[in-house]
Amino acid sequence: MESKAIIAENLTKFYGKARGIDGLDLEVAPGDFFGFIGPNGAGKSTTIRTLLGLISPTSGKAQVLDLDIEKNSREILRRVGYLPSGSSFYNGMRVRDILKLSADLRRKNCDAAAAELCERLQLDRSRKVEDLSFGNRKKVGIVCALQHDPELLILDEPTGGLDPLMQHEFFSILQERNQKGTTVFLSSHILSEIQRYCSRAAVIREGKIIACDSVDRLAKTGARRVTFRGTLQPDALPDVRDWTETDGTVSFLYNGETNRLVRTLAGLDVHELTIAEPDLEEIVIHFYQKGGEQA
Ligand SMILES: Nc1ncnc2c1ncn2[C@@H]1O[C@H](COP(=O)(O)OP(=O)(O)OP(=O)(O)O)[C@@H](O)[C@H]1O
Repeated sequence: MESKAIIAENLTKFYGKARGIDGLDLEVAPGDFFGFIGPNGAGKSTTIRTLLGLISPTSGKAQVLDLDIEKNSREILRRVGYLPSGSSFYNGMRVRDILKLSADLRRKNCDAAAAELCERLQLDRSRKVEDLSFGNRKKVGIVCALQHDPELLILDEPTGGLDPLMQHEFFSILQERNQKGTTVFLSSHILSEIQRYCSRAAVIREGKIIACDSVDRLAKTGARRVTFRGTLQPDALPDVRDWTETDGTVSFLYNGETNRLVRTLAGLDVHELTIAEPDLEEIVIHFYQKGGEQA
């Protein structure tokens, strides 16, 4: 069987009666820069924690780096770089001690990589962790995940708390790693960053994967965002979503026949017309989140 960085089949985790994930199928190939998109509570962290063996699945199976998640959790954790969505560290420790502890757990000397990452992310290693801001604590987690140069990075909402400059530097580091062969799997609800950096993505909703494809194909839909100055009744056209009308500007997502749109607009007094491809954010919100069907 072809090797996969991550493969999950019918993976299910219930917390008592509460759904975490429910029958989740997922495949991530080695070398992918993979985005995992979903709204709050969709099951992103549950998926990640189950894949790493930190919590046990209720049913289903999965392998990470060809290792069984239930039998080989320790080996998986040793080989993966994991950034949890919220990190907590022992108070009283300085950043350099935390980084050293994390490296020692993997029996690796990561001093040079840690120094370079801290320099690029502007993280002062002499500071005590409890004195750091939320964003700087996030950077400590990032360096812990990256310093041992793992073959697979699993990053749970990595950019929360980072300012735009730091986000840019962080993604530059990930891109460099990915070009050298590291597989990157990152969860996010910020669609623009997934669209910008990831080559493939899966959309999770209510514990299930509802779409998984290349980002280009996910973002392709027949729908167009139509915007113009003028007036139009919302029911004048079929297949219209996300209708807004403010200050004489009408805007909607149209997924119907082009001829019908043109004929309808031709009968109106229309100014400043634009017909554009919606971005991934609009597509996920309007075509995946509601019914789960793609346009
Ligand atoms: N320890 C727990 N006990 C009970 N229910 C839980 C527990 N952890 C998560 N859940 C539930 O499982 C579902 C999925 O949560 P999860 O944290 O995996 O979502 P998420 O996609 O990571 O969300 P977010 O973007 O808000 O972090 C939610 O309904 C959540 O309430």
